[in-house]
Amino acid sequence: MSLDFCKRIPKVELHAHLNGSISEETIKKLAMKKNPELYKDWRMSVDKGKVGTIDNVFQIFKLIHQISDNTEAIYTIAYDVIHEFSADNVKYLELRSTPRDAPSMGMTKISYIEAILKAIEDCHKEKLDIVVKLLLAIDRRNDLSIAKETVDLAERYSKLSGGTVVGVDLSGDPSVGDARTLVPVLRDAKCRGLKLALHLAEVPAVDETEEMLKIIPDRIGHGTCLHPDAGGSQGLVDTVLQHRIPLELCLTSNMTCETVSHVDNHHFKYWYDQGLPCAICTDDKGVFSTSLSEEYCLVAETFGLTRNDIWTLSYNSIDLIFAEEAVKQDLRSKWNSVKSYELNSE
Ligand SMILES: CNc1ncnc2c1ncn2[C@@H]1O[C@H](COP(=O)(O)O)[C@@H](O)[C@H]1O
Repeated sequence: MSLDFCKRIPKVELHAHLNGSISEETIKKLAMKKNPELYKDWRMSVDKGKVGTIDNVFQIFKLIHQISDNTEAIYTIAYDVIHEFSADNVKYLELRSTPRDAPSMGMTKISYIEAILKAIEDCHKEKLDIVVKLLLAIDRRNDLSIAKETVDLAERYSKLSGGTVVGVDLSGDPSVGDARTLVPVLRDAKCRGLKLALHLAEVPAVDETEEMLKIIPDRIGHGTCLHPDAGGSQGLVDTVLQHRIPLELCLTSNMTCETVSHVDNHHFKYWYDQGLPCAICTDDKGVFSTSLSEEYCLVAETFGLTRNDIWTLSYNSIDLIFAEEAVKQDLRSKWNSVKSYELNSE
Protein backbone atom coordinates (compact mmCIF):
# COMPACT_ATOMS: atom_id res chain seq x y z
CA MET A 1 0.00 0.00 0.00
CA SER A 2 1.49 3.30 -0.96
CA LEU A 3 1.59 6.11 1.56
CA ASP A 4 0.75 8.38 -1.33
CA PHE A 5 -2.61 6.65 -1.81
CA CYS A 6 -3.39 6.98 1.91
CA LYS A 7 -2.46 10.65 1.76
CA ARG A 8 -4.65 11.33 -1.25
CA ILE A 9 -7.87 9.75 -0.03
CA PRO A 10 -10.27 11.83 2.07
CA LYS A 11 -10.24 10.86 5.74
CA VAL A 12 -12.07 11.33 9.02
CA GLU A 13 -10.12 11.80 12.28
CA LEU A 14 -12.13 11.00 15.39
CA HIS A 15 -9.54 10.65 18.13
CA ALA A 16 -7.09 13.54 18.35
CA HIS A 17 -6.07 15.12 21.67
CA LEU A 18 -5.31 18.74 20.98
CA ASN A 19 -2.15 19.05 23.07
CA GLY A 20 -0.85 15.69 21.90
CA SER A 21 -1.35 16.65 18.26
CA ILE A 22 0.99 19.67 18.28
CA SER A 23 3.57 19.47 15.54
CA GLU A 24 7.24 20.08 16.11
CA GLU A 25 7.04 23.41 14.23
CA THR A 26 4.34 24.68 16.58
CA ILE A 27 6.10 23.44 19.72
CA LYS A 28 9.27 25.14 18.56
CA LYS A 29 7.47 28.38 17.78
CA LEU A 30 5.78 28.47 21.20
CA ALA A 31 8.74 27.23 23.24
CA MET A 32 11.10 29.78 21.67
CA LYS A 33 8.83 32.56 22.88
CA LYS A 34 8.67 31.10 26.36
CA ASN A 35 11.82 29.16 27.14
CA PRO A 36 13.98 27.45 24.47
CA GLU A 37 14.96 24.75 26.99
CA LEU A 38 11.38 23.46 26.78
CA TYR A 39 11.85 22.79 23.07
CA LYS A 40 15.06 20.88 23.74
CA ASP A 41 13.32 18.80 26.42
CA TRP A 42 10.42 18.07 24.07
CA ARG A 43 12.79 17.13 21.26
CA MET A 44 14.60 14.65 23.49
CA SER A 45 11.35 13.12 24.70
CA VAL A 46 9.55 12.48 21.43
CA ASP A 47 12.24 11.20 19.09
CA LYS A 48 10.43 8.49 17.18
CA GLY A 49 10.71 5.11 18.84
CA LYS A 50 12.28 6.56 21.95
CA VAL A 51 9.15 7.56 23.81
CA GLY A 52 8.45 4.02 25.09
CA THR A 53 5.97 3.11 27.84
CA ILE A 54 2.76 4.88 28.71
CA ASP A 55 4.37 6.52 31.78
CA ASN A 56 6.87 8.37 29.58
CA VAL A 57 4.06 9.54 27.32
CA PHE A 58 2.23 11.08 30.24
CA GLN A 59 5.42 12.89 31.27
CA ILE A 60 5.49 14.47 27.80
CA PHE A 61 1.97 15.85 28.29
CA LYS A 62 3.17 17.59 31.44
CA LEU A 63 5.93 19.21 29.42
CA ILE A 64 3.57 20.25 26.63
CA HIS A 65 1.15 21.72 29.16
CA GLN A 66 3.94 24.01 30.41
CA ILE A 67 4.21 25.37 26.88
CA SER A 68 0.46 25.64 26.31
CA ASP A 69 -0.39 27.53 29.48
CA ASN A 70 -1.96 30.58 27.87
CA THR A 71 -4.90 31.28 25.59
CA GLU A 72 -2.77 32.65 22.78
CA ALA A 73 -0.83 29.37 22.67
CA ILE A 74 -4.05 27.34 22.73
CA TYR A 75 -5.36 29.34 19.77
CA THR A 76 -2.11 28.83 17.84
CA ILE A 77 -2.06 25.11 18.58
CA ALA A 78 -5.68 24.58 17.49
CA TYR A 79 -5.21 26.71 14.37
CA ASP A 80 -2.02 24.89 13.34
CA VAL A 81 -3.35 21.41 14.17
CA ILE A 82 -6.47 21.98 12.04
CA HIS A 83 -4.31 23.15 9.11
CA GLU A 84 -2.03 20.13 9.49
CA PHE A 85 -4.91 17.66 9.48
CA SER A 86 -6.38 19.46 6.49
CA ALA A 87 -3.06 19.21 4.63
CA ASP A 88 -3.25 15.44 5.26
CA ASN A 89 -6.66 15.38 3.50
CA VAL A 90 -8.69 15.05 6.66
CA LYS A 91 -12.13 16.37 5.75
CA TYR A 92 -13.77 15.93 9.14
CA LEU A 93 -11.93 16.32 12.44
CA GLU A 94 -13.09 15.82 16.00
CA LEU A 95 -10.62 17.41 18.36
CA ARG A 96 -10.76 16.72 22.05
CA SER A 97 -9.16 18.74 24.80
CA THR A 98 -9.21 19.04 28.58
CA PRO A 99 -10.22 22.59 29.59
CA ARG A 100 -7.43 23.98 31.78
CA ASP A 101 -6.90 27.18 33.67
CA ALA A 102 -3.63 28.93 34.46
CA PRO A 103 -4.52 31.88 36.71
CA SER A 104 -1.01 33.37 36.64
CA MET A 105 -1.25 33.52 32.83
CA GLY A 106 -4.81 34.85 32.85
CA MET A 107 -6.16 31.65 31.30
CA THR A 108 -9.54 30.37 32.46
CA LYS A 109 -11.37 27.25 31.30
CA ILE A 110 -13.76 29.54 29.46
CA SER A 111 -10.98 31.41 27.63
CA TYR A 112 -9.35 28.03 26.87
CA ILE A 113 -12.50 26.70 25.20
CA GLU A 114 -13.17 29.98 23.42
CA ALA A 115 -9.63 30.05 22.00
CA ILE A 116 -10.18 26.64 20.39
CA LEU A 117 -13.58 27.68 19.07
CA LYS A 118 -12.10 30.88 17.63
CA ALA A 119 -9.41 28.86 15.82
CA ILE A 120 -12.09 26.54 14.42
CA GLU A 121 -14.14 29.53 13.31
CA ASP A 122 -11.13 31.26 11.71
CA CYS A 123 -10.25 28.10 9.74
CA HIS A 124 -13.86 27.94 8.61
CA LYS A 125 -13.74 31.59 7.50
CA GLU A 126 -10.62 30.81 5.48
CA LYS A 127 -12.74 28.19 3.70
CA LEU A 128 -10.40 25.41 4.66
CA ASP A 129 -11.98 22.22 3.36
CA ILE A 130 -12.49 20.56 6.74
CA VAL A 131 -15.36 20.34 9.23
CA VAL A 132 -14.13 20.55 12.81
CA LYS A 133 -16.00 19.57 15.98
CA LEU A 134 -14.86 19.62 19.59
CA LEU A 135 -15.22 17.28 22.56
CA LEU A 136 -14.40 18.53 26.05
CA ALA A 137 -12.30 16.01 27.91
CA ILE A 138 -12.56 14.87 31.50
CA ASP A 139 -9.26 13.66 32.91
CA ARG A 140 -9.93 10.46 34.83
CA ARG A 141 -7.83 11.74 37.70
CA ASN A 142 -10.40 14.50 38.24
CA ASP A 143 -13.04 14.36 40.93
CA LEU A 144 -16.77 14.44 40.39
CA SER A 145 -17.08 18.21 40.74
CA ILE A 146 -14.52 18.95 38.00
CA ALA A 147 -16.13 16.34 35.76
CA LYS A 148 -19.53 17.94 36.36
CA GLU A 149 -18.10 21.37 35.55
CA THR A 150 -16.77 19.98 32.23
CA VAL A 151 -20.17 18.53 31.36
CA ASP A 152 -21.83 21.86 32.19
CA LEU A 153 -19.32 23.65 29.97
CA ALA A 154 -19.86 21.15 27.16
CA GLU A 155 -23.62 21.63 27.31
CA ARG A 156 -23.30 25.41 27.46
CA TYR A 157 -20.80 25.61 24.59
CA SER A 158 -22.69 23.10 22.50
CA LYS A 159 -25.46 25.73 22.39
CA LEU A 160 -23.23 28.81 22.20
CA SER A 161 -21.10 27.33 19.41
CA GLY A 162 -24.09 26.30 17.33
CA GLY A 163 -23.17 22.62 17.49
CA THR A 164 -19.37 22.75 17.22
CA VAL A 165 -19.02 21.26 20.70
CA VAL A 166 -20.60 17.83 20.36
CA GLY A 167 -19.75 15.87 23.44
CA VAL A 168 -17.46 14.69 26.17
CA ASP A 169 -14.35 12.53 26.22
CA LEU A 170 -12.98 10.61 29.18
CA SER A 171 -9.21 10.25 29.01
CA GLY A 172 -6.04 10.62 31.07
CA ASP A 173 -3.42 8.25 32.42
CA PRO A 174 -5.24 4.88 32.57
CA SER A 175 -3.20 3.78 35.57
CA VAL A 176 -4.53 6.67 37.65
CA GLY A 177 -7.91 6.88 39.39
CA ASP A 178 -11.04 4.82 38.99
CA ALA A 179 -13.38 5.95 36.23
CA ARG A 180 -16.33 4.29 37.96
CA THR A 181 -16.60 7.30 40.27
CA LEU A 182 -17.45 9.41 37.23
CA VAL A 183 -20.34 7.25 36.03
CA PRO A 184 -23.16 9.48 37.36
CA VAL A 185 -21.72 12.54 35.60
CA LEU A 186 -21.21 10.68 32.33
CA ARG A 187 -24.76 9.29 32.45
CA ASP A 188 -26.02 12.80 33.06
CA ALA A 189 -24.02 14.09 30.07
CA LYS A 190 -25.69 11.48 27.89
CA CYS A 191 -29.14 12.49 29.18
CA ARG A 192 -28.32 16.08 28.23
CA GLY A 193 -27.76 15.01 24.64
CA LEU A 194 -23.97 15.10 24.67
CA LYS A 195 -22.10 12.36 22.84
CA LEU A 196 -19.72 10.18 24.85
CA ALA A 197 -16.31 8.96 23.66
CA LEU A 198 -14.70 7.08 26.52
CA HIS A 199 -11.16 5.74 26.79
CA LEU A 200 -11.79 2.23 28.01
CA ALA A 201 -9.52 -0.77 28.65
CA GLU A 202 -6.41 1.00 27.38
CA VAL A 203 -4.74 -1.21 30.00
CA PRO A 204 -6.33 -4.27 31.63
CA ALA A 205 -9.21 -3.19 33.91
CA VAL A 206 -12.07 -5.67 33.64
CA ASP A 207 -14.24 -4.52 36.54
CA GLU A 208 -13.94 -0.85 35.70
CA THR A 209 -14.63 -1.44 32.00
CA GLU A 210 -17.66 -3.63 32.77
CA GLU A 211 -19.18 -0.84 34.80
CA MET A 212 -18.34 1.87 32.25
CA LEU A 213 -19.84 -0.15 29.39
CA LYS A 214 -23.19 -0.07 31.18
CA ILE A 215 -23.39 3.59 30.11
CA ILE A 216 -23.24 2.36 26.49
CA PRO A 217 -20.85 5.05 25.25
CA ASP A 218 -21.20 6.28 21.67
CA ARG A 219 -17.60 5.28 20.95
CA ILE A 220 -14.73 3.61 22.80
CA GLY A 221 -11.20 4.98 22.68
CA HIS A 222 -8.60 2.19 22.26
CA GLY A 223 -10.35 -0.80 23.88
CA THR A 224 -6.94 -2.47 23.78
CA CYS A 225 -7.63 -4.87 26.63
CA LEU A 226 -11.24 -5.88 26.04
CA HIS A 227 -10.46 -9.35 24.72
CA PRO A 228 -9.63 -12.14 27.21
CA ASP A 229 -6.26 -12.73 25.49
CA ALA A 230 -5.33 -9.10 26.22
CA GLY A 231 -6.39 -9.12 29.86
CA GLY A 232 -10.10 -8.48 29.27
CA SER A 233 -13.03 -10.89 29.39
CA GLN A 234 -15.53 -12.57 27.10
CA GLY A 235 -18.24 -10.57 28.84
CA LEU A 236 -16.64 -7.30 27.72
CA VAL A 237 -16.32 -8.56 24.15
CA ASP A 238 -19.94 -9.70 24.13
CA THR A 239 -21.21 -6.35 25.41
CA VAL A 240 -19.26 -4.37 22.81
CA LEU A 241 -20.50 -6.65 20.03
CA GLN A 242 -24.07 -6.71 21.29
CA HIS A 243 -24.30 -2.92 21.28
CA ARG A 244 -22.00 -2.50 18.29
CA ILE A 245 -20.06 0.23 20.09
CA PRO A 246 -17.53 1.63 17.59
CA LEU A 247 -13.83 1.64 18.43
CA GLU A 248 -11.31 4.41 17.83
CA LEU A 249 -8.05 2.60 17.07
CA CYS A 250 -4.62 4.21 17.23
CA LEU A 251 -1.89 1.73 16.23
CA THR A 252 1.27 3.80 16.60
CA SER A 253 0.07 5.14 19.94
CA ASN A 254 -0.51 1.64 21.33
CA MET A 255 2.84 0.43 20.00
CA THR A 256 4.70 3.39 21.46
CA CYS A 257 2.96 3.11 24.81
CA GLU A 258 3.73 -0.61 24.72
CA THR A 259 0.15 -1.56 25.48
CA VAL A 260 0.32 -3.80 22.37
CA SER A 261 3.41 -6.02 22.08
CA HIS A 262 3.73 -6.02 18.30
CA VAL A 263 1.76 -4.36 15.55
CA ASP A 264 0.77 -7.79 14.15
CA ASN A 265 -1.02 -8.41 17.45
CA HIS A 266 -2.98 -5.18 17.31
CA HIS A 267 -6.65 -5.66 18.20
CA PHE A 268 -7.71 -3.97 14.95
CA LYS A 269 -7.66 -7.37 13.28
CA TYR A 270 -9.98 -9.04 15.77
CA TRP A 271 -12.62 -6.32 15.71
CA TYR A 272 -12.38 -5.74 11.97
CA ASP A 273 -12.98 -9.44 11.37
CA GLN A 274 -15.99 -9.27 13.70
CA GLY A 275 -17.42 -6.51 11.52
CA LEU A 276 -17.41 -4.00 14.39
CA PRO A 277 -17.29 -0.37 13.21
CA CYS A 278 -13.70 0.86 13.67
CA ALA A 279 -12.14 4.25 12.98
CA ILE A 280 -8.40 4.56 12.40
CA CYS A 281 -7.05 7.52 14.36
CA THR A 282 -3.79 9.21 15.39
CA ASP A 283 -4.42 9.89 19.13
CA ASP A 284 -1.48 12.31 19.52
CA LYS A 285 0.14 12.86 16.14
CA GLY A 286 2.78 15.19 17.61
CA VAL A 287 3.86 12.98 20.47
CA PHE A 288 3.87 9.85 18.30
CA SER A 289 5.37 11.53 15.20
CA THR A 290 2.63 10.21 12.94
CA SER A 291 -0.18 11.31 10.63
CA LEU A 292 -3.55 9.81 9.78
CA SER A 293 -2.25 8.76 6.34
CA GLU A 294 0.62 6.90 7.98
CA GLU A 295 -1.80 5.15 10.33
CA TYR A 296 -3.94 3.99 7.38
CA CYS A 297 -0.83 2.81 5.60
CA LEU A 298 0.33 0.90 8.68
CA VAL A 299 -3.04 -0.85 9.02
CA ALA A 300 -3.03 -1.77 5.33
CA GLU A 301 0.51 -3.12 5.36
CA THR A 302 0.18 -4.99 8.63
CA PHE A 303 -3.10 -6.69 7.83
CA GLY A 304 -2.87 -6.96 4.05
CA LEU A 305 -5.76 -4.61 3.24
CA THR A 306 -6.38 -3.59 -0.36
CA ARG A 307 -6.97 -0.08 -1.64
CA ASN A 308 -10.66 -0.87 -1.72
CA ASP A 309 -10.60 -2.04 1.93
CA ILE A 310 -8.81 1.13 2.99
CA TRP A 311 -11.24 3.28 1.08
CA THR A 312 -14.18 1.49 2.70
CA LEU A 313 -12.63 1.86 6.15
CA SER A 314 -12.33 5.58 5.59
CA TYR A 315 -15.83 5.90 4.06
CA ASN A 316 -17.48 3.91 6.86
CA SER A 317 -15.89 6.15 9.49
CA ILE A 318 -18.33 8.83 8.35
CA ASP A 319 -21.10 6.82 10.05
CA LEU A 320 -19.28 7.22 13.37
CA ILE A 321 -18.94 11.00 13.50
CA PHE A 322 -20.79 13.01 16.14
CA ALA A 323 -22.21 15.53 13.69
CA GLU A 324 -25.70 15.80 12.29
CA GLU A 325 -26.95 13.74 9.35
CA ALA A 326 -26.55 16.62 6.85
CA VAL A 327 -22.80 16.74 7.55
CA LYS A 328 -22.57 12.98 7.01
CA GLN A 329 -24.39 13.31 3.70
CA ASP A 330 -22.04 16.08 2.55
CA LEU A 331 -19.03 13.98 3.46
CA ARG A 332 -20.39 10.92 1.66
CA SER A 333 -20.88 13.01 -1.50
CA LYS A 334 -17.34 14.31 -1.18
CA TRP A 335 -15.96 10.76 -0.90
CA ASN A 336 -18.10 9.52 -3.79
CA SER A 337 -17.04 12.35 -6.06
CA VAL A 338 -13.38 11.24 -5.98
CA LYS A 339 -13.81 7.50 -5.41
CA SER A 340 -13.32 6.05 -8.87
CA TYR A 341 -10.51 8.46 -9.68
CA GLU A 342 -8.57 7.66 -6.49
CA LEU A 343 -9.14 3.91 -6.62
CA ASN A 344 -8.02 3.64 -10.22
CA SER A 345 -5.15 6.12 -10.35
CA GLU A 346 -1.55 4.97 -10.08
C1 LIG B 1 -1.74 7.81 24.74
N1 LIG B 1 -3.07 7.54 25.13
C2 LIG B 1 -3.85 8.36 25.88
N2 LIG B 1 -4.64 7.80 26.82
C3 LIG B 1 -5.38 8.55 27.63
N3 LIG B 1 -5.41 9.89 27.60
C4 LIG B 1 -4.64 10.50 26.69
C5 LIG B 1 -3.85 9.77 25.78
N4 LIG B 1 -3.23 10.65 24.97
C6 LIG B 1 -3.62 11.88 25.38
N5 LIG B 1 -4.45 11.81 26.44
C7 LIG B 1 -5.09 12.89 27.21
O1 LIG B 1 -5.00 14.09 26.46
C8 LIG B 1 -4.28 15.09 27.19
C9 LIG B 1 -3.50 15.97 26.24
O2 LIG B 1 -4.38 16.72 25.44
P1 LIG B 1 -5.26 17.94 26.01
O3 LIG B 1 -4.43 18.69 27.02
O4 LIG B 1 -6.51 17.35 26.62
O5 LIG B 1 -5.56 18.75 24.79
C10 LIG B 1 -3.41 14.28 28.14
O6 LIG B 1 -3.01 15.05 29.26
C11 LIG B 1 -4.33 13.12 28.51
O7 LIG B 1 -5.25 13.52 29.51
